[in-house]
Amino acid sequence: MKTVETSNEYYTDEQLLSVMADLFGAGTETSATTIEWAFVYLMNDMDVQIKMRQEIDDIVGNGRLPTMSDKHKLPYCEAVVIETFRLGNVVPFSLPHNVSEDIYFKGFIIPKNAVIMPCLDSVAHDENLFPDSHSFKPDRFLDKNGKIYGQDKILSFSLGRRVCLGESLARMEVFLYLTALVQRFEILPPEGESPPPVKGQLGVTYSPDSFKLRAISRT
Ligand code: HEM
Repeated sequence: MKTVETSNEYYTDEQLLSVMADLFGAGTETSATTIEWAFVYLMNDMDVQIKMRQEIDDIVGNGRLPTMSDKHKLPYCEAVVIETFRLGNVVPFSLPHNVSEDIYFKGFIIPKNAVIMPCLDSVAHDENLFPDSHSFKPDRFLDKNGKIYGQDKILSFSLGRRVCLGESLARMEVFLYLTALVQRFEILPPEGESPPPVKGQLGVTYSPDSFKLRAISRT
């Protein structure tokens, strides 16, 4: 590995490998699981899936894939993605944080060196922010003119100095992946079966129970 001559600071090969492993680990399971949740929601609410596809057909057509420059013209699709981040909330306990000094908060002392695990689900399911919070409702992120609104209320990527480093990449990946699939395929449960339950389990991430789907090509 080449080091920067003018600085005493550099990564060893070992450090570089571990940073790459961190990025790979943090960046694959999270986005993939979010997309799995989107499939579960879209199979459970065909109206949402049809509305999304209609918007893509109207704006992008079927001659090319959606791109990031289409995003501002596809507010309903964007609202579906934001609502998936909120309700899927794949890292509900964020990451453990170490307290660097005693903190006094609402009558409690959180002592130096304590480990805290923020509960991001408490925001995702705050009924004041998101009424009927356990339902999948992309419209909650659209204002009366159909423009995106209120997406800063979701904390699925946490916040502050250690906010998810991959947030913008994840937003891009999930948007492009989902819009491309919905453009090209109808996402349905297996023939004669009901949609999978909107039920998950907490492991490395909060992920849906395993399920099958049919992707019917539209071309
Ligand atoms: C749906 C996708 C994703 C979600 C919901 C998500 C969520 C989170 C959350 C909640 C944290 C903890 C932040 C904290 O400690 O307060 C985090 C940290 C992190 N994420 Fe993501 N993430 C996603 C995708 C990605 C991607 C695509 C990458 C990189 C390619 C990535 C890289 C990281 C890294 C490096 C950290 C640690 C940041 C630090 O400690 O300074 N994440 N993520």
